[in-house]
Amino acid sequence: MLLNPVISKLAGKRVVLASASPRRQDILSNVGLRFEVVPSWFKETLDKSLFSAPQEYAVETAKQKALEVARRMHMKHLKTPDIVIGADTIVTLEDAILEKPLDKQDAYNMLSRLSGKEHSVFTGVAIVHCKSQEDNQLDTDVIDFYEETKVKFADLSEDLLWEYIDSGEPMDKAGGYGIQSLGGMLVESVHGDFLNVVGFPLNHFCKKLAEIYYPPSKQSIHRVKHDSIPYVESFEDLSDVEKDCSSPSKTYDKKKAKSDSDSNTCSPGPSTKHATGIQNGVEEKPSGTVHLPSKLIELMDGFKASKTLFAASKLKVFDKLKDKGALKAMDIADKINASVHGTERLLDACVALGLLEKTHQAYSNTELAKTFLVSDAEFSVHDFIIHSNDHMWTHFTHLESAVVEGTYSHHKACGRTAEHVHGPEFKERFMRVIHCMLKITAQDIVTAFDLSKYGTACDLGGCTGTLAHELTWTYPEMQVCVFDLPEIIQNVSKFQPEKSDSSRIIFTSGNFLDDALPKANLYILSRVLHDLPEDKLHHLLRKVSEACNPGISALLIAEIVLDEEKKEPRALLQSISMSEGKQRSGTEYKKLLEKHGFNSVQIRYTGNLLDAILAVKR
Ligand SMILES: O=c1[nH]cc([C@@H]2O[C@H](COP(=O)(O)OP(=O)(O)OP(=O)(O)O)[C@@H](O)[C@H]2O)c(=O)[nH]1
Repeated sequence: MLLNPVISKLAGKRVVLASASPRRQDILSNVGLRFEVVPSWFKETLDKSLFSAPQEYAVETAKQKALEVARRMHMKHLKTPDIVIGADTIVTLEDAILEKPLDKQDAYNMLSRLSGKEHSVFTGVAIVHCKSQEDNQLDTDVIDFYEETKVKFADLSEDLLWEYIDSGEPMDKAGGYGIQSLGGMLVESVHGDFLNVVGFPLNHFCKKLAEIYYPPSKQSIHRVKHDSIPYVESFEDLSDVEKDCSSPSKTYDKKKAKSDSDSNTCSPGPSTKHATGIQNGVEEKPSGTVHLPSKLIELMDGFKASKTLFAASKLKVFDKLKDKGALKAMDIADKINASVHGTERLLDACVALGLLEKTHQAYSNTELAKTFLVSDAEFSVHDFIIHSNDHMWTHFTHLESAVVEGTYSHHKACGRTAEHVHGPEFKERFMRVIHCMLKITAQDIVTAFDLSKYGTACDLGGCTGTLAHELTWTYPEMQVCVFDLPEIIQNVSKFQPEKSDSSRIIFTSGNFLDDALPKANLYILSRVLHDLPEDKLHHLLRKVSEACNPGISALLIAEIVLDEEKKEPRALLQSISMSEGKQRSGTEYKKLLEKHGFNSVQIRYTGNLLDAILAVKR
């Protein structure tokens, strides 16, 4: 894609979108940006009277949203992102700032004020570059800007207004309308960037990226067209510029960015992207040919990227590069016993995916590979990847027949018998996968709530004790019992961390479905409930509930919690290959737990592999 170079500058960086807005997520993923979504907890309550112009309020809110996420992620070790993007959209009419309506009446007040008039939509955006310093302080560079689009509403009749409000669409949208959906029917004209109204000024964002990553130099200045996103020719030349300025913090001129932001005016001239025909995500070119949306291309190609990662992991490419500096393809091919030609292709694909770096024809691990892909790294997900390659991959290749026949794809894939599932090889692999998954998520789970008042905990199905270790590190008074099947408990020794005081952890053999539960104030069920069929699920929750004393004990659950609309792809893709159990939304977990007497249920979305639920009997 012509514009891809500027977005691809972010490949290999940990980019976080600090926004819960599904529209912002769509706009950015549609152009191929890879990012994590960590919604900001910043409350949009800045005092508007302190700002001399409404756009300054939007920019400051965007900045605070992004900084809150950067700081929160930094606090949780390992998770400092490279870049956090925050945004805030407001509507202004005369001197008033309109945000999301509080209720239907508020939506009515907003829309009736907008009827028949032109208003402005401002989106403030903050791009925060983060760096963890040696003393573990967080260093941030903020680049912010805003975009203005003018929107004129048709005269709206009362009936139309109420019909629209009753559709429910206005409630989560600035100014009470969604121009991309039903709200488009209220709009007579748009002057400026259409996507800015939807929630994210993509064009201006790309220009900012180009300024950051391709600052004009003597060689390139004549080729960069400043009033548009740089042409692809300019990027070819710019790889030279990059050598002088590999880190964005070196190239970013804070003062210049500030003055740009201050002097920013609305986008030049009336451009009506609305009229260029973006329909159902398919942009019609003037010639009438249709552009295949990048989201679809990504979906069609996604398996190739996964399989590239799997093959490189399976062939231990990242291990061979560990502590070696950069190696040529020929040397790596030799180390992994593979053809030079095939190895070179694999390595180049890994570079494109941000897993490896290539300089002067030699390859080395990126930070991401060093931290997560080298098999003996502290936070390695190598075993998880191998499991995905050797097993999940097979499940998914049987997906269509499993769907047609209504069977479970993993039974279908392996023709599994009980011995197979319970055999030693399966158990050992299962333990490695759970161990590596929990190493990454344990800290987020045990700190999602303040658990310091619980003196004793029992992790039911606690496997290798990863959560138990995190609990004892975090809560110095806590004693933890890890309760699991005998064949698991007898294998846990090889998974214990070297430098750990395990005197407060005991491993106890038992079956949580059949045996009496050890006594504890805090019971933990991590990745258990989603896997159980209904009868066993209720049986287990009944037992835990009976073991919990009202006001004293609690149940901590670690699971993927589906969003209420059940649209979050990661969780849905997980459930599609599942066994008899199912993934649940927050409301479904609440109902389930309330049925078993837990009348206070709190949910924390961690932004990590698993979310946390704390259920208490009052
Ligand atoms: O035509 C449209 N106008 C606006 C929107 C959506 O409105 C919201 C604006 O709210 P805000 O900027 O505060 O963002 P949030 O949704 O609260 O998410 P954050 O987590 O980023 O605070 C935004 O979602 C726009 O997309 C629209 O859809 N159409």
